[in-house]
Order: sequence, then structure tokens, then C-alpha cells
Amino acid sequence: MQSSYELTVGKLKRTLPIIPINQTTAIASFVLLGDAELAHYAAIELTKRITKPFDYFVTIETKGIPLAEEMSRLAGRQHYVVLRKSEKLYMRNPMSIQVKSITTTNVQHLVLDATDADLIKGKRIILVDDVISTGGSLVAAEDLLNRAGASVIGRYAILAEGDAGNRKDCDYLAQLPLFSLADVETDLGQH
Ligand SMILES: Nc1ncnc2[nH]cnc12
Repeated sequence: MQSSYELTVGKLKRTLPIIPINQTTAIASFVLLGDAELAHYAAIELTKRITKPFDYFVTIETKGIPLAEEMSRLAGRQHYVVLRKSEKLYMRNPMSIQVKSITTTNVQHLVLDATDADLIKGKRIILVDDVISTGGSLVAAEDLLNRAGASVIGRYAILAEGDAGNRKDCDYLAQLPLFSLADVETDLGQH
């Protein structure tokens, strides 16, 4: 098996390194930060697919931010909301929820500033992120948004990883496989 993965997103191609994340599994590491071309192109393609009326885009810190920024501009939205990974001193009454992600070992938090919570109360939300994988971040994000009185009416990501490719409630541009670490190591050992 290969030690990198050739990703195709519409007209764009990227070579992703395959990185172990635990004893058994490796991922093709997709880092949207810094890839202005891909963020812009993916935003155009995903924004085209939005058919329902909505009020705000919401994304999850960190790698969803460039995508939400581009999609907001394209959809003519002045403001979008970022669920942060930690409380900041400048936040007013932050609301928070626990989340476990595939790429981080520790339990993380998603945090919503009360100023943003006030903004999205009773509003229709489209969640956007770079990759949907286990869905853990998405579930936590939706719980937090529901607590704030908002409802998620759409979910868009550039990539759906592993089983997320079977989800019917998310729209995405390409699928990303998960890799067995045994296969990756066998391959690396041959070079
Ligand atoms: N393949 C991947 N690359 C980068 N971040 C991820 N988060 C979940 N899956 C990922």
C-alpha cells in the first residue's frame, strides 16, 4: 500500500501524507490551512449546492474557518460563527461542550460565546467543516447550537472520511479512506 494518498477534489489534486493516529489506523492528512486555492474552489462548489434558505454559517475552529469565510463571502453573508476550542478572556458567558475527535488524543471542548449564541437563537444554521470523519465534532456542535436555540438545517464538508461517506445528511465534494496501519507499515518497510 502507498505512503501517500492522491486526493482529487473536482479539478484540483493534492498529495496527502498518510499519518498514523493510533495502533491500528492511519489517515491521509488533509490540512486546509494555507491552501487558499483549495479553500476558494471548495467554497464555490459547496455554496452552489445549498438549496435551502438559512441564516448563518457555523464552523468549528480551526480548519473549517477558511472554508466558512469563503462560503460567507460567496453567499453574501456579513457574519459567520466559529465554535472555538477554548474559552477566551474576552468571551461573555461562554457555553461549552465536550468533544472527542479522531486526530486529537485528549478530550476537547467546543465553546460558543454568548454574543454569538444571542445572534443565532431561533436561526437556521448551516454547519461547515473541512473533514467529516467520526461525526463526533458535528454531534457536539449540533448539541451546543441546539442549547443556544438554533437549528442545523444543513451540513457541508470538503471531505467525508471513512464511514462518513455513507451519511445522507451531509454534502461533501470527495471521500477519503481510512488506512490500516499494518498495511502502511508494511509498505514503509519496503522503501
Ligand atoms: N484525514 C484528516 N486529515 C486532517 N484532519 C482530519 N480530521 C479528521 N480526519 C482528518
